[in-house]
Amino acid sequence: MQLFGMNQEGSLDDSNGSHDGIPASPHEHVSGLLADGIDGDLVIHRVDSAQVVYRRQYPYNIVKFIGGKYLMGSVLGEGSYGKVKELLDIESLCRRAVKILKTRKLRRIPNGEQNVRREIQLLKRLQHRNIIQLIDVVVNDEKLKMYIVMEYCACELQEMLESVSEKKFPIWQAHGYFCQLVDGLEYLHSHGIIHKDIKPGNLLVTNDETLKITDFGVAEELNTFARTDECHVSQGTPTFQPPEIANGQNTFSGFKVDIWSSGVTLYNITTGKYPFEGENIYILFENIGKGVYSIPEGVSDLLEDLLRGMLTIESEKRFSLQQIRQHLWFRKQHPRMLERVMIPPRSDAPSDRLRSLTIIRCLHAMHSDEPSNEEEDSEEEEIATIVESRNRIYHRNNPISSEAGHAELQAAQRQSAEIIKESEEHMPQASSPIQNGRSKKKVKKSKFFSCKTS
Ligand SMILES: Nc1ncnc2c1ncn2[C@@H]1O[C@H](COP(=O)(O)OP(=O)(O)OP(=O)(O)O)[C@@H](O)[C@H]1O
Repeated sequence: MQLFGMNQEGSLDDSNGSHDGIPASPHEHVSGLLADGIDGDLVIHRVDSAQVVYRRQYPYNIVKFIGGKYLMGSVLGEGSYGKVKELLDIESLCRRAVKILKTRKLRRIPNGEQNVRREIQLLKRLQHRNIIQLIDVVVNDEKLKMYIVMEYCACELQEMLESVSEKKFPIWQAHGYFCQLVDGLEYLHSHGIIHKDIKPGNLLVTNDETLKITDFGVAEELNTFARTDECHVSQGTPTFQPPEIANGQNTFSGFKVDIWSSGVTLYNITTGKYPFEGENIYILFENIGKGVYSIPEGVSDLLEDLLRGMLTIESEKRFSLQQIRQHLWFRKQHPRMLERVMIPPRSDAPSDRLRSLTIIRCLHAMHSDEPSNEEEDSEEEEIATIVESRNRIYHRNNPISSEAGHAELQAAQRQSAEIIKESEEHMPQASSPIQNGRSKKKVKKSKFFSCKTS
């Protein structure tokens, strides 16, 4: 069968033999009036169907939905398990974040699937203002992807620390975060959950300065009938690990692991330093194991006392959460002497000081003639794609169309217009989910199932 060299987005390849491995094809002269009304002598390049190379054409305006009601925005960050992107819940108009996990990638990470499963199970049960809230889990069986929808946070504490030269917060600000960390930990421990990886990188803040403990990938839930908080495994971040783990003890108190790493976190956010360091993990663990550290100059006596209580080498003598709560530094009202460390703008949008909704950019791209600036993730296939610009690309690349091509073009134009009209109708109405009016023809459908947590 002979074809025009038309690519996946509907554009005709310039098949003079110079592009994308399409070999030179025989030319055929055709005279007469063509479908697009261009008259004259024409050359049609014929390409064998086996030789057609499909490729994506960018930029084009795309809008992605997951689970039928979440509109996907830009990438917020990336962890070892996958990307985290911004979402807009079309029904509630709430801003969300989604962790995108690929089953195949998870299988390559030691304990990857197991950790994710445990994290979801744990998060489902938890509801506290200082613990990240799981909103929804969407699974796409066809694409072997899982979408973990969470409440949206503006920034990680780690990112805020890195945005200032001293790498620390003013005491009053650090105190505010620390008190919230203790509240969150108390809730977790009361539910028999050990986080095991407390550190500034796993503490998120919302725009209203609420701290959220996140990343339960290595957390452990104690057996309901367990009489102690004894644990055997720890996979947390080395710098924040206590001496009992650094020294390779087989069993240790889970609660006290979280107290120690919260102590290292408090040390870090108030001084900009770490109590233990090492050129490699062996030296680091040797230093932690010895438990010898110094308190930097400028730290108040009260704070030093609290830090020493939390960083006590013997876990039995280490402060408990109750002791921390009763400590004078914890209970003190710290004067606001220094300026707050603000949430910095994102590195990919330095002029956007308020970290505004990235979905606006997608919506703008969707409704305007401008091609989207959003770089398409080649690995991340779209769930629903609106190929508005397909028509423009088609026009640009197809000065000559066959009748079939012309019909396809008209269909694509009708389709785009309908989808855009429909989106406009449904978008502002929280009660009218966009998927209700969506026809199967218009949006590439995927097999989803979604399990709500609430
Ligand atoms: N709920 C959220 N709201 C906003 N941004 C988030 C949210 N969760 C994660 N992020 C961003 O996404 C990034 C990646 O998060 P993720 O939890 O996947 O990995 P991580 O904790 O940084 O690393 P790892 O998974 O390797 O321990 C974070 O650094 C953070 O900036």
